[in-house]
Amino acid sequence: MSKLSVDDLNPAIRNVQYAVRGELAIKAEQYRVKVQQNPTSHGLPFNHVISSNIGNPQQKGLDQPPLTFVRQVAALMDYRDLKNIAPNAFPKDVIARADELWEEIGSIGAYSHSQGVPLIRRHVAEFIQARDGYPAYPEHIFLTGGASAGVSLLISMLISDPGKSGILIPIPQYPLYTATLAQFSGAPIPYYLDETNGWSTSVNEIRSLLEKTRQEGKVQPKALVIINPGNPTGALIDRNTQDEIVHLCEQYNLVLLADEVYQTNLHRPETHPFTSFKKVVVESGKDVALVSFHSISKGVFGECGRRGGYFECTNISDDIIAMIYKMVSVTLCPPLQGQIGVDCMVRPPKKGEESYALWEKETNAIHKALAERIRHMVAALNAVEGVSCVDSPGALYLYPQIQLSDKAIEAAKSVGKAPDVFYALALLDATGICVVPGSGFGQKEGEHHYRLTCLCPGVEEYVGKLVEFHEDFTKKYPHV
Ligand SMILES: Cc1ncc(COP(=O)(O)O)c(C=O)c1O
Repeated sequence: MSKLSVDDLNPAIRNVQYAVRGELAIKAEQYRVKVQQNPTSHGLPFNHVISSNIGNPQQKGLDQPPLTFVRQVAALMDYRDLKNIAPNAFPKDVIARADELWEEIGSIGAYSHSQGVPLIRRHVAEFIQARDGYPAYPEHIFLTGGASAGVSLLISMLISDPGKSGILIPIPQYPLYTATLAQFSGAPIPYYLDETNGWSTSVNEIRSLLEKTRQEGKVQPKALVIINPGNPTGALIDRNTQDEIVHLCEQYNLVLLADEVYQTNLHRPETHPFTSFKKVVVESGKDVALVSFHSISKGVFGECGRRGGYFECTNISDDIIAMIYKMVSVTLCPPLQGQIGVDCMVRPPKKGEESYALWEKETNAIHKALAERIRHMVAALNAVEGVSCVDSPGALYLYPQIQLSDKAIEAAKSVGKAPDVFYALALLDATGICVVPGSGFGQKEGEHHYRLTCLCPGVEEYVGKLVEFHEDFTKKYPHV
């Protein structure tokens, strides 16, 4: 063994935490292997592990199928000869799409432009323009290997003074943000979302924090992160609040980082539509610097293993765009299949095209299943004493709050665990259901939550187990 030790590494790496793939996920994986290797003699009180911990729609055991159109285009791009070998296997519009992309890209085994294939960026700009009603420019768009790559790059670039450059992040938040800030020694400035008001964003709270930070003079706020629709809350920010957020960013000279990867995961679009921050910034007429992130990982796409996404820069100067370009060129280019996935996302089949009917059927079925599951889960969880769950109009998650007794908290302490981790581990041990404890996303002192996804099939049985477990746990550790 070499003498290389953890102490020899960049100390910032030791501070990085990412609960979504943490202790619970590792234990769940061990259980999965145990059941698989000993199907009749595993000795566990369940026969399968339910992965409710991660927004990974096509994960084995979950039931979101890939969209046929995407896979057909991808297949033709991967293996060009298929077009001749199996000419009847592909609809005409798929062949035309693959031909067009091939004409521009050639073999997907080659590096592309570091900012992403120009034609695909043009299609992204057209998609944004059609969505918002305002122009978008391919030069301001960067294709990425998933939204995470873009978020990480932008955060790393904004930390001009390690330890002192501050970024406002929502709590609860998707831990990419705390992890990236830890990695690049940025200072998180957490603002709390209001659970009593549907996990809403309070601009007054953010303003007070900014004033406090200013008075203390230790940290300089540089950017504000908004996750809309929210992870883990599933909340959607209303238009009025969006306007106020943009105003605040102008007032305090903050870069707005808008994580909009769940923009098409809307469970009640009639009452809770999505409005992009790009649209809000343009309509405000304010010169607020905005970077908006989108991805093929979520929505009806769920192609998260393909690693595709993009970010759009608005009101960002050309010299900064040039710096971003320099940085993305260091890693050469985003994965080509991810870029092709982005093209399919921003240019789905149109009415009248051969693939349209199947596309519509597949996407409607996914939206319907997610909305129905959310409805069922919220109702079942809210019927349990000691559990309250905000109904979520967007994204892929619920974030119920659980009341834990002093006895449960003491029992957790006695084994050196946070109470919500203790609860989630007990849930996994008893039922095989893997959730993520709230401490991985952040919560107010003394509160306990967990996040679960709405991606698991067999929702009645699964939520029934959650409810039964909570009741048993409360009997074991009663409130006095
Ligand atoms: C809010 C949010 N942003 C970004 C990501 C990462 O997305 P990607 O797979 O595109 O990197 C996720 C993944 O769960 C997420 O929930």
